[in-house]
Order: sequence, then structure tokens, then C-alpha cells
Amino acid sequence: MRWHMRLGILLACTGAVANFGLLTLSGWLLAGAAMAGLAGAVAAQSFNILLPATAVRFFATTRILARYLEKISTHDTALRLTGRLRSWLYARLAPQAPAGLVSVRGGDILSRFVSDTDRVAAWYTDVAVPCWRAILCSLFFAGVFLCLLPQAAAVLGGGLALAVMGVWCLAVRPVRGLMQRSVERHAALQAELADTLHGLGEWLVLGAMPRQIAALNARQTALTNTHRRIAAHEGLAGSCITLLMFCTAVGVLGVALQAFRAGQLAGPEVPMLVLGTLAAFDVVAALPGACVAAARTQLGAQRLAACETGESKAVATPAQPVAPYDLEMRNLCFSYPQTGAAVLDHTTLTVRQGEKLGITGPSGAGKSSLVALLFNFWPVQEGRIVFGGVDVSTTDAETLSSLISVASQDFHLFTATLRDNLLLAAPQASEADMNEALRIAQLATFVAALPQGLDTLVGHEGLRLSGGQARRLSIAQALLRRTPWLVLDEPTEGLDDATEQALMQALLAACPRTTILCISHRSGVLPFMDRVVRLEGGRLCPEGEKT
Ligand SMILES: Nc1ncnc2c1ncn2[C@@H]1O[C@H](COP(=O)(O)OP(=O)(O)OP(=O)(O)O)[C@@H](O)[C@H]1O
Repeated sequence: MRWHMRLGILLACTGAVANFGLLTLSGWLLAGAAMAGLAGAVAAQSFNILLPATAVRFFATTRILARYLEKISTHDTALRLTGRLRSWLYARLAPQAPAGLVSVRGGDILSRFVSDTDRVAAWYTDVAVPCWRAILCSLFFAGVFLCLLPQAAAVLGGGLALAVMGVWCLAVRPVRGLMQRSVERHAALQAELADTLHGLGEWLVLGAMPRQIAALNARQTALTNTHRRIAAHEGLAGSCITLLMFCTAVGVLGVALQAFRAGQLAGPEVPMLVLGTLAAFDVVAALPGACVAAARTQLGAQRLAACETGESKAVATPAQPVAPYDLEMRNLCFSYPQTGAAVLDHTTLTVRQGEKLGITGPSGAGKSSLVALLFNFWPVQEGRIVFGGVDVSTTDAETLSSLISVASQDFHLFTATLRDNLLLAAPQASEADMNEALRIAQLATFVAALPQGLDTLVGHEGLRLSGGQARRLSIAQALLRRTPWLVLDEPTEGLDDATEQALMQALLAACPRTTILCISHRSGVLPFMDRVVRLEGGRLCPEGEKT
């Protein structure tokens, strides 16, 4: 990566030097040819136009090539940086989910992933390249002037230094505060927009859309105003550079004319120095934009760094549970950090491999929370959860999910086909496997009746399916994974009695050795279980045992 970065800077400097060479040499050539022409036919014939004209063509071609290659090289590097940053961010955010991200808005995470990584990666193209080019080329141009005429070098050096100071005063300091506001407003707008799109149906049904549009418009206007003020500062700094460029060119012209009169300079060298001054200022013209980009990058980097402060549950070497995959929850005490209200109070539960356990209890008793704890999504305040002989806090969600499949209440279907959603759960599944899973989930008849069968699109979040069909598709996903454990959270919610019975019978017949943990309130489901426990007041008690 470092070599890619250096190459980009080298190419940018080559382009600037070629531009400088082209302008200075053209000035010298035109003035020289004019003066030779005025001096008479003999002087005109003896004027060697061939060599400088070839050099002019060389610089023109080099400038085009260097700028073209610079764009390819720097953008390639910036894309590599963006890719690395996004992987880095994902690696930091994923272990924090879901407990560590519960207070962060989805849109804000999206904003960090997309905009902040872009801002930070743009540091290379928008800040590093222009700044290094300005520093290295300014020194080189001043060195060339020094060889030709030290007074001109002093004027050029002074002009360039003043330009940098002007940029500092007009674009760096005032822009910092504005940029902070702009980045915050941009992130808030993006988060609001993502939330609005996500809940578009609710906004429309509740008649709140005009209010929401007005709120989004107000945010957008505030953001545009901030952008306008930043652009005004950048424009002011740019104008200051242009003014300084003309003043410096006039100053260089003055000292060059004096040197010409004193015989220190040849006539064609006077326009050469003036045009060289204009070319030299070309490299500082990009500095106001670079300063604004630097402020933007700094804030993006701060927002990305803030993602690291969240509590990560990443385990270096996750412990591997071993068969039999028995579960023991011992003396568990748990409350959500935000509320503090006890969900589990010294709860104890043992489930043996192959058992079919029903969990029932009032709404909000903590049944789904129990499953979240099994995956170590939340830290428990007291007690232990041992699965397959391993404390779940010493392993990770990936290891656990290879052994436990969950068809949860708040499942998510992707905007893709039925087949894609099934293959997401089990990429190796064959057509026959998928059909079998659909048969058990009581979806085979429905899918067979679809003109495109498994290739039917389910719509945004499965909107083209009924609630019950979508839920059964998530059960089919869980079944396809063929894990030793299956957790079903209200699997038959929204189903008629006949379908419910058919589903439970097919499920038990297909998974005789699988441990099934079924959370349900439904009286038609619980009799299929070996035993049922009731969760109430944070405690589990047997509801009844099948003999
Ligand atoms: N992420 C969360 N942060 C804070 N509190 C939560 C969170 N998730 C659930 N709760 C609270 O924890 C309690 C238990 O919720 P849980 O979803 O586990 O209940 P449940 O028994 O599965 O309910 P239901 O039968 O309605 O699905 C509830 O009071 C709920 O408000």
C-alpha cells in the first residue's frame, strides 16, 4: 500500500513539473522566436527552434500521461483504502452486536460504513497527494528560480509562503467548526432517511408522511447551508491564491526586467520566469480544497475510532462445544443494561441432547431473552450457561450458530427469491433438500402453485408473502441447516389449526434426534413436546411432563 501511495505522489509531482516545464519553455521559445524575428533574417535563421520545440512536445506528452496515470493510481489506492477500512470497521462492529449496538441507529452505522470510510479513504487523493505535491514541487520550482535569478526565487518563495498562510487563515481554522456541524448533520440526515425508508408503510398508514418529509427537508436545508458556508470559505481562499499569484507574477516580472536591464538575464528568460510563476502557483491552488478535505477526514476518522470504544465480545480462540450437546443454565440472573429490570432471577434449566422442550409463559416474561442468552448476545449478571460442555462466554456466535438453528419471531427475509433466501441459510443445499424443508414447513403446495416456483421474488423483507408463509420460510431455513439443536420461537403463530398440526407432526417426524426448544403460547403446539416449562416472574417451573 505504501508503494502505491508513493507512486501516486510521484506521478502527481511529475505532472506538475511537466506543466512547469511546458509553460516556462513555451514562454522562452515564443519570446526567443519573436526576438530572433525582430533581429533580422540572419538571426531568425540561426535561431534553433527544433530542440526547444521537441522539449515542449516532450513536456506536453509527459503532462498528459502523468496526469492520466496519476488518476488511475491514486483512485486505485483510494479504493483499496476504502475496502480495508470497511473490513476493519466490520471486524470491530460485528463482535459488538447486538448488545453493543442497541443504542446506535441502523442509519448511523450505515453512514459510518459508507460516508465515513469514504471520507477517510479520500484523505489520500484529496489531502496527501495535493499537499505533498505542493511541498515538493514548490521547493523544486523555487530551486529552479534560484539557479536562474535569486531575486525571482525570493519573490516566488514569498508569494507561495503567503499563499499557504492565507489558506491556513481563510480555509483551515474557520472550516473546522463548520465541518463538524456538516458531518453531524449529514449522519443525522442519513440515519433519519434510512429509518423513514425502513418504516415507510407505517409512516403512510399513520398519515405522518408530510410531517416526516418536512422534517427531512429542514435537515437537508440546514446541511446545504453549512455546505454553502464551507464552499464560501474555500472559494475565498482560492481567490486569495489567485490574487497572490498575479501579485507574485508582477513582482517576478519587475525583478526579471531589472535583471534584464543589468544584463543578468536574456530577453526570452523574462517571460519564462513569469509563466513559471503562474505554473508554480498551480500546485498551491488545490490547497484550499485539501484543507477542507483534511477537516472532513479528521471527523470521519473520529467517528470510525468511536466504533472501537464499544464493548467487544470477540474471543481470540473460541472454545468448541462437544457432543452430546446438553444445555445447562445455572442460577441465571439477567436484566437488560438499559432498563435494569430483572428478566431472569436465579433461573436454572437443563436440556439434554434430543429432548423436545416447550417453553411457555406470559408475554414479556423473557422467553426470547433466554434464547439471546444462549448465543451469549448479552452478558449475564450472575450464573453460567454451559452448552456441549463449554461456557458460552468462552465461545462465539459463529460456533454456536453452527450447532443451533433459530427460527426467531423477528426473522429477516432478504429482497431476493425464495431459493436465494433458503440458500443463504444452507449454501450447499440441493433442490431436493429445499423441497423437503418446504414440505415439512407446509409450504410445498404454495411454492408448487407459483409460476416461478422457488425463483419467485419474496419482495422487500418478504412483503409478497403472508405473515404465516414468511414465518414458515424461516422455519425451512432453520431446517435446512441440519444442526443438532433447533430453536423455534412461536413457530405456528398466525397458522390455522390444521396447518399447525401438520407442521408439528412433520417436524417431529423429520427431526427425531434433534433437540427442539419450542417457545409457544399455543395449546396445539405444546402437547408435541416431551416436557413443558413455564417462565414467569424470572423463574422457570415445570408446566407438566409427558410420560
Ligand atoms: N433489547 C432490549 N432492551 C431492553 N429490554 C428488552 C430488550 N428486549 C426485550 N426487552 C424486555 O425484556 C423483557 C422480556 O422480553 P422478551 O422478548 O424476552 O419476552 P418474551 O417472553 O419473549 O415475550 P413475547 O412472548 O411477547 O415474545 C420485556 O420486558 C422486554 O420489554
